Amino acid sequence: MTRLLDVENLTLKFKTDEGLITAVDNVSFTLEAGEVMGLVGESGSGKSVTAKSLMKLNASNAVYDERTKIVLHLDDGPVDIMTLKSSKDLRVVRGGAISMIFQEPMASFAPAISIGDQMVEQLQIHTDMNAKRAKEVSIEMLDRVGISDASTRFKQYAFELSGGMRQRAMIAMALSTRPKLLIADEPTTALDVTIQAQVIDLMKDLVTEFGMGIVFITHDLGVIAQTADSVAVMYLSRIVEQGTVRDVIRRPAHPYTKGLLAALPSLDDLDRPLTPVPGDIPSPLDRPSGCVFNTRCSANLGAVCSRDLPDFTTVADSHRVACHLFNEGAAK
Ligand SMILES: Nc1ncnc2c1ncn2[C@@H]1O[C@H](COP(=O)(O)OP(=O)(O)OP(=O)(O)O)[C@@H](O)[C@H]1O
Repeated sequence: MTRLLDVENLTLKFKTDEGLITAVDNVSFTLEAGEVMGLVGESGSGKSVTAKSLMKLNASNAVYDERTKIVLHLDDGPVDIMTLKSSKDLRVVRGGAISMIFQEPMASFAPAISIGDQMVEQLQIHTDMNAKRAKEVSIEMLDRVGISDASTRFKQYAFELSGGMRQRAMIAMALSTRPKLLIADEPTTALDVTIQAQVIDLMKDLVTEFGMGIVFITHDLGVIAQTADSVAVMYLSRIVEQGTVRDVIRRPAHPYTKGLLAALPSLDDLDRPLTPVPGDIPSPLDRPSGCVFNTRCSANLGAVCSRDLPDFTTVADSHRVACHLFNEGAAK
Protein backbone atom coordinates (compact mmCIF):
# COMPACT_ATOMS: atom_id res chain seq x y z
CA MET A 1 0.00 0.00 0.00
CA THR A 2 1.24 3.52 -0.80
CA ARG A 3 0.08 6.36 1.40
CA LEU A 4 -1.69 9.02 -0.65
CA LEU A 5 -3.24 11.37 1.88
CA ASP A 6 -2.86 12.30 5.54
CA VAL A 7 -5.49 14.49 7.15
CA GLU A 8 -4.80 15.47 10.76
CA ASN A 9 -6.97 17.58 13.05
CA LEU A 10 -8.89 19.21 10.21
CA THR A 11 -10.91 21.92 11.94
CA LEU A 12 -12.74 24.61 10.04
CA LYS A 13 -15.16 27.33 11.10
CA PHE A 14 -17.20 29.69 8.94
CA LYS A 15 -17.57 33.35 9.91
CA THR A 16 -21.23 34.35 9.56
CA ASP A 17 -23.34 37.30 10.72
CA GLU A 18 -24.88 35.01 13.37
CA GLY A 19 -21.48 33.91 14.69
CA LEU A 20 -18.88 31.23 14.03
CA ILE A 21 -20.17 27.94 12.59
CA THR A 22 -18.05 24.87 13.32
CA ALA A 23 -18.38 22.89 10.09
CA VAL A 24 -15.54 20.38 10.64
CA ASP A 25 -14.12 19.56 14.06
CA ASN A 26 -10.86 17.68 14.59
CA VAL A 27 -11.26 15.27 11.67
CA SER A 28 -8.35 12.89 10.96
CA PHE A 29 -8.06 10.10 8.40
CA THR A 30 -5.62 8.57 5.93
CA LEU A 31 -6.07 7.23 2.41
CA GLU A 32 -3.91 4.80 0.46
CA ALA A 33 -3.52 4.79 -3.32
CA GLY A 34 -6.20 2.49 -4.76
CA GLU A 35 -8.45 2.89 -1.72
CA VAL A 36 -12.05 4.13 -1.81
CA MET A 37 -13.04 5.85 1.43
CA GLY A 38 -16.68 6.60 2.04
CA LEU A 39 -17.61 9.72 3.96
CA VAL A 40 -21.15 9.22 5.17
CA GLY A 41 -23.60 11.19 7.29
CA GLU A 42 -26.79 13.21 7.12
CA SER A 43 -27.10 16.54 5.37
CA GLY A 44 -25.08 19.26 7.09
CA SER A 45 -22.70 16.88 8.88
CA GLY A 46 -19.63 18.41 7.20
CA LYS A 47 -18.86 15.91 4.43
CA SER A 48 -18.58 18.37 1.54
CA VAL A 49 -16.66 20.93 3.57
CA THR A 50 -14.18 18.20 4.59
CA ALA A 51 -13.73 17.13 0.97
CA LYS A 52 -13.35 20.67 -0.37
CA SER A 53 -10.70 21.36 2.30
CA LEU A 54 -8.45 18.84 0.54
CA MET A 55 -8.15 21.43 -2.25
CA LYS A 56 -8.65 24.49 0.00
CA LEU A 57 -11.76 25.11 -2.03
CA ASN A 58 -14.07 26.35 0.71
CA ALA A 59 -15.80 29.75 0.63
CA SER A 60 -13.80 32.84 1.63
CA ASN A 61 -15.50 33.00 5.07
CA ALA A 62 -13.77 29.71 6.02
CA VAL A 63 -11.18 29.84 8.82
CA TYR A 64 -8.91 26.81 9.21
CA ASP A 65 -7.57 26.02 12.67
CA GLU A 66 -3.79 26.27 12.77
CA ARG A 67 -3.46 22.60 13.86
CA THR A 68 -4.99 21.47 10.56
CA LYS A 69 -2.54 19.42 8.50
CA ILE A 70 -3.34 17.96 5.08
CA VAL A 71 -0.53 16.28 3.16
CA LEU A 72 -0.92 14.77 -0.31
CA HIS A 73 1.88 12.39 -1.27
CA LEU A 74 2.77 12.79 -4.94
CA ASP A 75 5.47 11.06 -7.01
CA ASP A 76 7.83 14.01 -6.63
CA GLY A 77 7.28 14.44 -2.91
CA PRO A 78 4.67 15.45 -0.31
CA VAL A 79 2.51 18.57 -0.80
CA ASP A 80 1.45 20.38 2.36
CA ILE A 81 -1.94 21.72 1.20
CA MET A 82 -2.43 24.24 4.02
CA THR A 83 0.75 26.09 2.99
CA LEU A 84 -0.47 26.61 -0.61
CA LYS A 85 -1.70 30.19 -0.90
CA SER A 86 -1.92 31.58 -4.45
CA SER A 87 -4.29 30.15 -7.04
CA LYS A 88 -1.19 29.30 -9.12
CA ASP A 89 0.20 27.14 -6.27
CA LEU A 90 -3.20 25.56 -5.72
CA ARG A 91 -3.44 24.59 -9.38
CA VAL A 92 -1.12 21.66 -8.56
CA VAL A 93 -3.98 20.11 -6.64
CA ARG A 94 -7.13 21.73 -8.07
CA GLY A 95 -7.95 19.82 -11.26
CA GLY A 96 -4.38 18.49 -11.34
CA ALA A 97 -3.51 15.93 -8.67
CA ILE A 98 -7.06 16.12 -7.28
CA SER A 99 -10.28 16.12 -9.32
CA MET A 100 -13.82 16.44 -8.08
CA ILE A 101 -17.11 15.18 -9.45
CA PHE A 102 -20.52 16.30 -8.24
CA GLN A 103 -24.12 15.16 -8.03
CA GLU A 104 -25.10 17.60 -10.75
CA PRO A 105 -22.81 17.28 -13.79
CA MET A 106 -24.18 20.49 -15.30
CA ALA A 107 -22.19 22.28 -12.56
CA SER A 108 -18.97 20.91 -14.10
CA PHE A 109 -19.68 21.93 -17.69
CA ALA A 110 -20.04 25.43 -19.09
CA PRO A 111 -23.32 25.35 -21.07
CA ALA A 112 -22.07 27.21 -24.17
CA ILE A 113 -18.79 25.33 -24.71
CA SER A 114 -18.70 21.83 -26.19
CA ILE A 115 -17.71 18.97 -23.90
CA GLY A 116 -14.64 18.30 -26.05
CA ASP A 117 -13.36 21.88 -25.95
CA GLN A 118 -13.68 21.87 -22.14
CA MET A 119 -11.80 18.59 -21.84
CA VAL A 120 -9.02 19.81 -24.13
CA GLU A 121 -8.72 23.10 -22.25
CA GLN A 122 -8.43 21.31 -18.89
CA LEU A 123 -5.74 18.98 -20.26
CA GLN A 124 -3.78 21.89 -21.67
CA ILE A 125 -3.86 23.73 -18.34
CA HIS A 126 -2.70 20.74 -16.31
CA THR A 127 -0.43 18.83 -18.70
CA ASP A 128 2.01 19.73 -21.47
CA MET A 129 -0.09 18.03 -24.18
CA ASN A 130 -0.64 19.86 -27.46
CA ALA A 131 -4.21 20.36 -28.74
CA LYS A 132 -4.08 17.34 -31.07
CA ARG A 133 -2.93 14.94 -28.34
CA ALA A 134 -5.39 16.46 -25.82
CA LYS A 135 -8.23 15.77 -28.27
CA GLU A 136 -7.12 12.17 -28.76
CA VAL A 137 -6.85 11.61 -25.00
CA SER A 138 -10.28 13.19 -24.40
CA ILE A 139 -11.97 10.98 -26.99
CA GLU A 140 -10.19 7.90 -25.59
CA MET A 141 -11.40 8.83 -22.12
CA LEU A 142 -15.03 9.34 -23.26
CA ASP A 143 -14.82 5.93 -24.89
CA ARG A 144 -13.25 4.43 -21.75
CA VAL A 145 -16.19 5.50 -19.57
CA GLY A 146 -18.59 3.73 -21.94
CA ILE A 147 -19.82 6.60 -24.11
CA SER A 148 -20.46 5.17 -27.58
CA ASP A 149 -19.52 7.19 -30.65
CA ALA A 150 -17.17 9.26 -28.50
CA SER A 151 -15.85 11.44 -31.34
CA THR A 152 -19.39 12.70 -32.06
CA ARG A 153 -20.16 13.22 -28.36
CA PHE A 154 -16.87 15.13 -28.04
CA LYS A 155 -18.36 17.90 -30.21
CA GLN A 156 -21.67 18.08 -28.32
CA TYR A 157 -22.84 20.32 -25.47
CA ALA A 158 -23.71 19.00 -22.00
CA PHE A 159 -27.44 19.63 -22.49
CA GLU A 160 -27.45 17.30 -25.50
CA LEU A 161 -26.52 14.27 -23.35
CA SER A 162 -28.81 12.16 -21.14
CA GLY A 163 -28.31 12.37 -17.35
CA GLY A 164 -26.34 9.10 -17.11
CA MET A 165 -24.19 10.03 -20.10
CA ARG A 166 -23.47 13.49 -18.66
CA GLN A 167 -22.34 11.82 -15.44
CA ARG A 168 -19.97 9.60 -17.44
CA ALA A 169 -18.67 12.61 -19.41
CA MET A 170 -17.99 14.42 -16.13
CA ILE A 171 -16.08 11.38 -14.83
CA ALA A 172 -14.13 11.26 -18.13
CA MET A 173 -13.21 14.94 -17.81
CA ALA A 174 -12.24 14.55 -14.13
CA LEU A 175 -10.03 11.55 -14.87
CA SER A 176 -8.42 12.70 -18.11
CA THR A 177 -5.66 14.52 -16.21
CA ARG A 178 -4.97 11.25 -14.33
CA PRO A 179 -5.54 12.67 -10.84
CA LYS A 180 -4.09 10.85 -7.85
CA LEU A 181 -7.19 11.60 -5.80
CA LEU A 182 -10.80 11.79 -6.95
CA ILE A 183 -13.39 13.41 -4.72
CA ALA A 184 -16.85 12.15 -5.62
CA ASP A 185 -19.58 14.22 -3.93
CA GLU A 186 -22.88 12.27 -4.13
CA PRO A 187 -22.01 11.31 -7.74
CA THR A 188 -24.85 8.83 -8.17
CA THR A 189 -27.62 10.29 -6.01
CA ALA A 190 -29.53 11.86 -8.91
CA LEU A 191 -29.34 8.78 -11.14
CA ASP A 192 -31.85 5.96 -11.43
CA VAL A 193 -30.69 2.72 -9.79
CA THR A 194 -29.56 0.89 -12.95
CA ILE A 195 -27.41 3.78 -14.14
CA GLN A 196 -26.23 4.30 -10.55
CA ALA A 197 -24.94 0.70 -10.44
CA GLN A 198 -23.18 1.17 -13.81
CA VAL A 199 -21.47 4.38 -12.68
CA ILE A 200 -20.37 2.73 -9.41
CA ASP A 201 -18.93 -0.25 -11.33
CA LEU A 202 -17.16 2.12 -13.68
CA MET A 203 -15.57 4.02 -10.79
CA LYS A 204 -14.39 0.77 -9.19
CA ASP A 205 -12.78 -0.34 -12.48
CA LEU A 206 -11.05 3.00 -12.85
CA VAL A 207 -9.63 2.89 -9.31
CA THR A 208 -8.03 -0.46 -10.11
CA GLU A 209 -6.79 0.70 -13.49
CA PHE A 210 -5.41 4.10 -12.42
CA GLY A 211 -4.44 3.22 -8.83
CA MET A 212 -5.93 6.48 -7.55
CA GLY A 213 -7.66 7.08 -4.24
CA ILE A 214 -11.30 8.12 -3.99
CA VAL A 215 -13.12 9.99 -1.26
CA PHE A 216 -16.75 9.07 -1.91
CA ILE A 217 -19.31 11.28 -0.20
CA THR A 218 -22.85 10.08 0.30
CA HIS A 219 -25.67 10.04 2.82
CA ASP A 220 -26.40 6.43 1.79
CA LEU A 221 -24.59 3.65 3.68
CA GLY A 222 -25.98 1.17 1.12
CA VAL A 223 -23.94 2.82 -1.65
CA ILE A 224 -20.87 2.79 0.62
CA ALA A 225 -21.31 -0.94 1.25
CA GLN A 226 -21.12 -1.52 -2.53
CA THR A 227 -18.32 0.90 -3.30
CA ALA A 228 -15.88 1.64 -0.51
CA ASP A 229 -13.02 -0.14 1.27
CA SER A 230 -13.17 2.06 4.36
CA VAL A 231 -15.73 4.43 5.81
CA ALA A 232 -15.83 7.43 8.12
CA VAL A 233 -19.23 8.28 9.61
CA MET A 234 -19.70 11.99 10.28
CA TYR A 235 -22.20 13.68 12.55
CA LEU A 236 -22.39 17.41 13.23
CA SER A 237 -18.82 18.14 12.08
CA ARG A 238 -17.10 15.21 13.79
CA ILE A 239 -16.16 11.68 12.75
CA VAL A 240 -17.96 9.39 15.20
CA GLU A 241 -16.85 6.02 13.78
CA GLN A 242 -14.36 4.84 11.18
CA GLY A 243 -12.94 1.56 9.94
CA THR A 244 -13.13 -0.92 7.10
CA VAL A 245 -16.53 -1.11 5.45
CA ARG A 246 -16.74 -4.76 6.44
CA ASP A 247 -16.21 -3.99 10.15
CA VAL A 248 -18.36 -0.90 10.35
CA ILE A 249 -21.32 -2.37 8.47
CA ARG A 250 -21.17 -5.84 10.03
CA ARG A 251 -20.39 -4.66 13.55
CA PRO A 252 -21.42 -1.01 13.86
CA ALA A 253 -20.45 0.35 17.26
CA HIS A 254 -21.72 3.93 17.41
CA PRO A 255 -25.45 4.37 18.08
CA TYR A 256 -25.58 6.85 15.15
CA THR A 257 -24.09 4.31 12.69
CA LYS A 258 -26.53 1.70 14.01
CA GLY A 259 -29.33 4.21 13.41
CA LEU A 260 -28.21 4.89 9.82
CA LEU A 261 -28.12 1.15 9.12
CA ALA A 262 -31.55 0.58 10.65
CA ALA A 263 -32.91 3.25 8.31
CA LEU A 264 -31.84 1.27 5.22
CA PRO A 265 -34.42 -0.90 3.47
CA SER A 266 -33.65 -4.65 3.51
CA LEU A 267 -34.65 -6.85 0.57
CA ASP A 268 -34.36 -9.93 2.80
CA ASP A 269 -36.94 -8.68 5.23
CA LEU A 270 -39.56 -6.57 3.52
CA ASP A 271 -41.74 -6.59 6.63
CA ARG A 272 -39.11 -4.94 8.80
CA PRO A 273 -40.20 -1.35 9.48
CA LEU A 274 -37.68 1.34 8.53
CA THR A 275 -36.63 3.30 11.58
CA PRO A 276 -35.13 6.68 10.78
CA VAL A 277 -32.76 8.21 13.35
CA PRO A 278 -35.19 10.19 15.54
CA GLY A 279 -34.90 13.98 15.83
CA ASP A 280 -33.00 16.51 13.75
CA ILE A 281 -29.36 17.54 13.59
CA PRO A 282 -29.00 20.54 15.96
CA SER A 283 -28.09 23.91 14.45
CA PRO A 284 -24.32 24.25 14.08
CA LEU A 285 -24.73 27.59 15.90
CA ASP A 286 -26.16 25.75 18.89
CA ARG A 287 -23.96 22.69 19.25
CA PRO A 288 -24.68 20.41 22.21
CA SER A 289 -21.99 20.18 24.88
CA GLY A 290 -20.30 16.79 25.38
CA CYS A 291 -20.92 14.20 22.67
CA VAL A 292 -22.35 15.89 19.57
CA PHE A 293 -24.90 13.06 19.16
CA ASN A 294 -26.19 13.04 22.76
CA THR A 295 -29.44 14.90 21.99
CA ARG A 296 -30.60 12.13 19.63
CA CYS A 297 -28.90 9.09 21.14
CA SER A 298 -31.04 6.12 22.20
CA ALA A 299 -28.14 4.76 24.30
CA ASN A 300 -27.51 8.06 26.16
CA LEU A 301 -25.73 7.34 29.47
CA GLY A 302 -26.75 10.65 31.04
CA ALA A 303 -24.36 13.22 32.52
CA VAL A 304 -21.16 11.93 30.94
CA CYS A 305 -22.61 12.16 27.42
CA SER A 306 -23.81 15.74 27.76
CA ARG A 307 -20.64 16.82 29.61
CA ASP A 308 -17.59 15.17 28.03
CA LEU A 309 -16.53 14.80 24.43
CA PRO A 310 -15.79 11.06 23.98
CA ASP A 311 -12.29 10.02 22.86
CA PHE A 312 -11.79 7.45 20.15
CA THR A 313 -11.64 3.84 21.33
CA THR A 314 -10.25 1.14 19.04
CA VAL A 315 -12.72 -1.73 18.83
CA ALA A 316 -10.88 -3.83 16.20
CA ASP A 317 -7.71 -3.27 14.11
CA SER A 318 -8.44 0.03 12.36
CA HIS A 319 -12.05 0.27 13.60
CA ARG A 320 -12.46 3.26 15.97
CA VAL A 321 -15.48 4.72 17.67
CA ALA A 322 -15.97 7.93 19.62
CA CYS A 323 -18.65 6.98 22.16
CA HIS A 324 -18.77 6.83 25.97
CA LEU A 325 -20.27 3.33 25.79
CA PHE A 326 -16.75 2.19 24.83
CA ASN A 327 -14.82 4.57 27.09
CA GLU A 328 -14.23 2.32 30.08
CA GLY A 329 -12.38 4.88 32.16
CA ALA A 330 -15.03 7.61 31.79
CA ALA A 331 -16.78 8.72 34.99
CA LYS A 332 -20.47 8.03 34.35
N1 LIG B 1 -19.84 29.21 3.22
C1 LIG B 1 -20.47 28.79 4.32
N2 LIG B 1 -20.82 29.66 5.29
C2 LIG B 1 -21.42 29.25 6.43
N3 LIG B 1 -21.71 27.97 6.69
C3 LIG B 1 -21.40 27.05 5.76
C4 LIG B 1 -20.77 27.40 4.53
N4 LIG B 1 -20.58 26.28 3.81
C5 LIG B 1 -21.07 25.25 4.56
N5 LIG B 1 -21.56 25.71 5.74
C6 LIG B 1 -22.14 24.91 6.83
O1 LIG B 1 -21.20 23.90 7.20
C7 LIG B 1 -21.91 22.74 7.64
C8 LIG B 1 -21.41 21.53 6.91
O2 LIG B 1 -21.84 21.61 5.53
P1 LIG B 1 -21.55 20.50 4.43
O3 LIG B 1 -22.00 21.05 3.12
O4 LIG B 1 -20.17 20.00 4.54
O5 LIG B 1 -22.53 19.32 4.87
P2 LIG B 1 -22.77 17.95 4.12
O6 LIG B 1 -22.59 16.89 5.15
O7 LIG B 1 -21.91 17.85 2.91
O8 LIG B 1 -24.29 18.07 3.73
P3 LIG B 1 -25.03 17.81 2.32
O9 LIG B 1 -25.16 16.32 2.25
O10 LIG B 1 -26.32 18.52 2.49
O11 LIG B 1 -24.15 18.40 1.25
C9 LIG B 1 -23.39 23.02 7.44
O12 LIG B 1 -23.92 23.45 8.67
C10 LIG B 1 -23.38 24.15 6.42
O13 LIG B 1 -24.53 24.94 6.56
